[in-house]
Amino acid sequence: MSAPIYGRVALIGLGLIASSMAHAMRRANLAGEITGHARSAATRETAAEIGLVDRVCDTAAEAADGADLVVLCVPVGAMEAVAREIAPVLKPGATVSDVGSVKRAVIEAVAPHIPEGVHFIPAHPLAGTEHSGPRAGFAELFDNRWCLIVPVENSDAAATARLSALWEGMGAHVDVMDADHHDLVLAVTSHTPHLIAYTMVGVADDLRRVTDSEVIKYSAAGFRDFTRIAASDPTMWRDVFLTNKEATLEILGRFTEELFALQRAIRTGDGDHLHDYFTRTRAIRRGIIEAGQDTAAPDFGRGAASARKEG
Ligand SMILES: NC(=O)c1ccc[n+]([C@@H]2O[C@H](COP(=O)([O-])OP(=O)(O)OC[C@H]3O[C@@H](n4cnc5c(N)ncnc54)[C@H](O)[C@@H]3O)[C@@H](O)[C@H]2O)c1
Ligand SMILES: O=C(O)C(=O)C[C@]1(C(=O)O)C=C[C@@H](O)C=C1
Repeated sequence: MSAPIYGRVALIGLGLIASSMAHAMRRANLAGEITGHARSAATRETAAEIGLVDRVCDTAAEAADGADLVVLCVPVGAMEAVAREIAPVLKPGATVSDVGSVKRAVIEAVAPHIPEGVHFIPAHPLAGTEHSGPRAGFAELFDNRWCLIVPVENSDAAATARLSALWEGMGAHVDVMDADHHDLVLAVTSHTPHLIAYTMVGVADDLRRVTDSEVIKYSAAGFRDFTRIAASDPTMWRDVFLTNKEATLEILGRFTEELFALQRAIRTGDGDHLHDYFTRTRAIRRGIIEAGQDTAAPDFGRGAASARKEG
């Protein structure tokens, strides 16, 4: 087995993404030592109990002290507080990265706290499940999924290459993207779809009172997919929408226009409009499959039995 890419890696926040990183790093011997911290004592206890990392620390600063790589794996809204706390202990030459689902807001929140001589290289693995907490992670989460690296101004090429090598070692394909472009793309492919799923499940829940639970009992596959997405962590998604406001509102505006057009077609019996629209969208799905980009996540049931929400 090859030598670790980093001597010591600190994971701040010990939820789905951090725990998957810990498993994936151990699978390929990518870190000499892994330290970890989570805000809640219960999460720290669970992490220690299952041996998730080599050392569970009571504070983020303790975990980050002396680390070669510190990865912020907390909800987007908590990034700034963590960056402020760890700043004084960061060692010169170390890299700070994150896994947040929004990039511009994280850069604005974290970059001002990064001391001179420390590299800040934001990243975002495009992989997840609806489960949270330290028991939810699994080593294969990032296999064949994208990890987007979002370099900031004057990013150090060697430090960026090293972080890319870590993500590749964890099974991901790495691409580089500008922060604003990232936030717009993710508003289309991830953030707005989540909002739609949350809304559809909310509508069904309202209707349940009318239909006496039949909506849940007879829910077809499409709706079940919505319920899986809508079971995702409320804190994480609250922060995503509050910090990727502009792009999400832009995409929601376009979505609403299209929805109204389809609504009118249904009301006026315009079958051609419906048929043409569905033909176009089917071609997009087929294009994704033909391009070999249907990277459906691995077995989502894997963490289901033990996963639980952690604070
Ligand atoms: N879940 C996904 O599908 C997914 C995918 C890619 C990226 N992300 C991003 O990864 C990050 C973590 O998401 P997750 O799914 O692992 O969440 P999670 O809820 O499973 O874990 C979050 C962890 O952060 C800890 N935490 C919260 N506030 C903290 C603070 N102030 N200090 C220290 N610890 C704190 C919690 O105790 C918990 O252990 C988020 O920024 C999210 O946007 C999530
Ligand atoms: O599959 C899921 O459960 C996810 O929601 C994962 C997903 C996505 O939308 O694809 C969610 C948020 C991320 O930041 C990255 C990945």
